Amino acid sequence: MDVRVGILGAGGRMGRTLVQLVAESKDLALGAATVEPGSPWVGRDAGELAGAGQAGVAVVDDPMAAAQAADVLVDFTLPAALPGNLAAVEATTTPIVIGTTGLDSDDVARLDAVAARVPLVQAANYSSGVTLMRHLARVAAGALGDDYDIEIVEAHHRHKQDAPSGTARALGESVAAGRGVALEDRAVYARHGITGARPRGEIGFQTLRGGDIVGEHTVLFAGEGERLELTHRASSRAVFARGALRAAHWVKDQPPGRYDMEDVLGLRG
Ligand SMILES: NC(=O)C1=CN([C@@H]2O[C@H](COP(=O)(O)OP(=O)(O)OC[C@H]3O[C@@H](n4cnc5c(N)ncnc54)[C@H](O)[C@@H]3O)[C@@H](O)[C@H]2O)C=CC1
Ligand SMILES: O=C(O)C1=N[C@H](C(=O)O)C[C@H](O)C1
Repeated sequence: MDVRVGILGAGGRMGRTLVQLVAESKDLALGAATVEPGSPWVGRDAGELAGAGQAGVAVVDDPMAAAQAADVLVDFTLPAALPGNLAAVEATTTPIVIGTTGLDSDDVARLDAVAARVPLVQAANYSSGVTLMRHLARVAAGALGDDYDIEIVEAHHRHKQDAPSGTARALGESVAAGRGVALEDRAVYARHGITGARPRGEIGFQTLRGGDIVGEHTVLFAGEGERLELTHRASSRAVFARGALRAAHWVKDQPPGRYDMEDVLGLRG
């Protein structure tokens, strides 16, 4: 029997891509689709919203209704929608995959609390390439040490709401872990004017925004006489959507807990 997937944020760039991929899938079926409250799409067909033909599922604006109609939820909305989405899965214990970025410390505390009752995957980037890149960046940071200056450079489309990207922040966590330091003690998010020489140990972030760039990330290790760069370039949102649907398949069979894409791909350990 097909796994019924509920897409939260079905009207967005990622949401529409997810609805299209579910429509093409052999073992997934669309169980539910939500849009923001007040959207003119409420009550209309979710497949039509995504340009994927008729899905036979009416769009709703209530995450609780979606959680009741699905075996697993996939959330690509905006941070303001997270508390309502988490309240719904806490009440129903429906497993959930969360892709929304720009989360703050209160949101992270909410994820941890809900994961005590609900199987939950959260990742800033569902591509296999970035999941592996995080691992490589952690190893490189540990091996190269403080003699190499780390800068994380990311580029995204002009519509993106959060900066730096969730992936850049996650890569920052990876290199900080590799060095055995706390990211919040080393991160520098902007430079302007007479900054002085670069202090040893900084982890710098550079953000570019423009056009239709899907998502690009580089971790730069700059030493004396050489530099190493790890780069990932996404050319299609389908790579994130396929990863999120793989996570959805995986998490529906897991016990309650907080997981990330390394768990889904079996890279842990
Ligand atoms: N983890 C990953 O692999 C990836 C994460 N993202 C993140 O996913 C999020 C969405 O990205 P996009 O689709 O590009 O943005 P978008 O702005 O196109 O889509 C977000 C959608 O959520 C809707 N929304 C807002 N509040 C809602 C609510 N209460 N209920 C239902 N829908 C609601 C908005 O109306 C909008 O249609 C962003 O935070 C982005 O950074 C994006 C791509 C990959
Ligand atoms: O908003 C986006 O588009 C993306 N957001 C994610 C992030 O913030 O890292 C992942 C991807 O790069 C696309």
